[in-house]
Amino acid sequence: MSTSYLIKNVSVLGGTPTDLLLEDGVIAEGSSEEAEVIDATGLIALPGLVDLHTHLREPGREDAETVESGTRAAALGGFTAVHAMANTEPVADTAGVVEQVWRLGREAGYCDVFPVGAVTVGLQGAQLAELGAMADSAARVRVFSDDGKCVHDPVLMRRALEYVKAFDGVVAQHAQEPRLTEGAQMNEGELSGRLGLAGWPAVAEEAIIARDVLLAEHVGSRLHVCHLSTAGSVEIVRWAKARGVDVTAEACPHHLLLTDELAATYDPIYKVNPPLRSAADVEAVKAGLADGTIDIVATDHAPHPHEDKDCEWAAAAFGMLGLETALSIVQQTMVDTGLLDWAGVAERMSYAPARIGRVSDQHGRPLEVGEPANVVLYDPTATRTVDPAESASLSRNTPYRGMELPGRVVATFLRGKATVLDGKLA
Ligand SMILES: NC(=O)N[C@@H](CC(=O)O)C(=O)O
Ligand SMILES: [Zn+2]
Ligand SMILES: [Zn+2]
Repeated sequence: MSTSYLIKNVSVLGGTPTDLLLEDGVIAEGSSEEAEVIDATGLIALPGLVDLHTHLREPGREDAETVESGTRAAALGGFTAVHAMANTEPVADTAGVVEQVWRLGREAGYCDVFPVGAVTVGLQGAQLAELGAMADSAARVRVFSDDGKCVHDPVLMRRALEYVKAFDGVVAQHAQEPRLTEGAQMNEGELSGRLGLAGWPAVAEEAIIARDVLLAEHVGSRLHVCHLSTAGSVEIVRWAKARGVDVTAEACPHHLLLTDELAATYDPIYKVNPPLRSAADVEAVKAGLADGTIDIVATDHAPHPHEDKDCEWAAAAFGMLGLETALSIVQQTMVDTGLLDWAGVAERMSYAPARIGRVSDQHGRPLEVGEPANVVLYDPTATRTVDPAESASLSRNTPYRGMELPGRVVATFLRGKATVLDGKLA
């Protein structure tokens, strides 16, 4: 028989303290003699977090991350489900590869892994991948993305949007106009000129989002915008939603906190796609996340081994770790600032990503009797100093190293089984 847990005096979504019994994989009624008691006084219970945008790197770059190491990091960050991006080697563009990733997730057992399928064969942007075969596979793919690359060809984008309607899928676009970002290294602005780094202009993101919301409207399909990073992008999504377009958008923790000023260090730890933007963009993204224009927070956890990061800026890879720090950054930027309450965090980091990824039969459920026991216990009063060496990831590229962050994930439960206890892997 599996262990059951009686979580005492826990504040569900920041509300009045109560007890939660986790038994047989679900949230159960009443109390139990056999249950292991956890004193959760001062702790908040949130539904297990769901990440719609994670890079697990397996197959192909197991030096950077594996499904096992990445899902360990996810569990430590409070996640019970992650969507694994398709830019692996080989690319996740067939039923075979997505089933492999899905199976590796099941075997590791730290959190559910839902593979994202590539939109185009090999992420080459030339030919649609076998979207239907991936949707019908054991992995039941519903999210399709060429993330890392933009689906640039409007005809292919239109076809993908039309195709995924058959199985209620969504196309998650990495919005980057390739010609406007050739050789781009950082946010285009006064600073990029001063630093002598090629600029990545806001319009390169905004032009694709504007095109895609119009395409989604035209074909009556569902569009998701990955890692939105500019004030203009927030305005376009706000406009599209007001028009009734079926569009959702995500923001990453680093775009809620860090600005392009950090590029002045020339430390590639701050090199990411889309780039860190201006302070005004950060404020607009936070406001958009607060008012619901931006639906979710997604980590874009992008592990890279040190040889791809410990080099000069222009040669370094784009991307930063995110799974183990996401909830702390959201607390610091959104909760401690009064922009969101804990119910708002649950919506943006669990309920809404589960709905967008079409996994809300199992994830992103309210913490009520009878629901799957996917739960995270979080101490918002704790603080910790980020030490990359302590990460469960195989990579070390966190931009928060040495920073003191609020909050600590104390425990994570996946279907009632502890994956994290006392802040450590169970
Ligand atoms: N975000 C990044 O800077 N890098 C991602 C790709 C991506 O999300 O576009 C990666 O795969 O490393
Ligand atoms: Zn991307
Ligand atoms: Zn990504």
